[in-house]
Amino acid sequence: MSRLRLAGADGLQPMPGGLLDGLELALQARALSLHYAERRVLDQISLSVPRRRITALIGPSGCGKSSLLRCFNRLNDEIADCRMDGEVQVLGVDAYAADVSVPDLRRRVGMVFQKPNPFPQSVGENVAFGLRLAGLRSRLELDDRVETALRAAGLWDEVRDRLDDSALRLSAGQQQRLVIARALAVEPEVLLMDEPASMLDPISTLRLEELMVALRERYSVLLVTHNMQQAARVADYTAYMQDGRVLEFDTTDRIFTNPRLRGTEDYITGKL
Ligand SMILES: Nc1ncnc2c1ncn2[C@@H]1O[C@H](COP(=O)(O)OP(=O)(O)OP(=O)(O)O)[C@@H](O)[C@H]1O
Repeated sequence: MSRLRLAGADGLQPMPGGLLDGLELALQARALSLHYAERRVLDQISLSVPRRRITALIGPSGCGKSSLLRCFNRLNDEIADCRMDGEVQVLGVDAYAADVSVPDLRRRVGMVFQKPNPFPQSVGENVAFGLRLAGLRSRLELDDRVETALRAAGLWDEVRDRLDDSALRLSAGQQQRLVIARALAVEPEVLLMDEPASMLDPISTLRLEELMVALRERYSVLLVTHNMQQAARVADYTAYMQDGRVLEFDTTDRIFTNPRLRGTEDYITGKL
């Protein structure tokens, strides 16, 4: 097959047949298109994200990665003039069905953004926030859940004596792990991560990558990253997007050693 051909032009599917056979799926998009007012930014996307794996979403700036991520926890609902067509499933359920509770969906599908966004509260209160919102009142249980989440985020040892300090006094890397602890505290099943390490120094980035790999045992992660080394280091699968379409999806190893499409190769080698 010619490497110069683009998916769609010759009926080439983004995903090789059988690639995810036998794996449960965390997220699925089918014929997903998204418009901001009249402008189409996602075009008939098909994507399957397996459970308990890390899937990286890569592609040139503006190709629609964040917009796609936001379809999975309905964050695009908050944007005026944003229209979605097609189907989105989260853990096998239509995320846009009339009877879906959006707050519950967002609890199950946690999100971590590029810029660490702790609340201007104490470290402990940041992690307890979602639990309080869910109605948990017992001090003992709250403390226990806060500690569990901070341990899972690899932050407990650094903040166990600073739980009452302002979260804003933590370093950027610590703040990002705190935000992850806040997401983990409400026991999500999926984590959407939108360039979570792009504002961190190399050591904090490494720690965050180690954390992602550790989280993979329990959570399904969809990670947007511009850092090709990061995708290669942590992701099991990688999807390449361009111009609002997923052009190629494969194991990360295959994408980085022998991509099927010229566009993918040009992007990962920095030619695009
Ligand atoms: N709220 C919005 N209203 C209108 N247009 C938007 C909005 N958010 C994103 N866009 C546009 O949609 C397109 C896709 O943006 P998106 O942020 O999803 O891309 P991206 O691949 O995540 O980009 P980057 O890698 O630079 O973060 C861009 O042209 C962007 O300008």
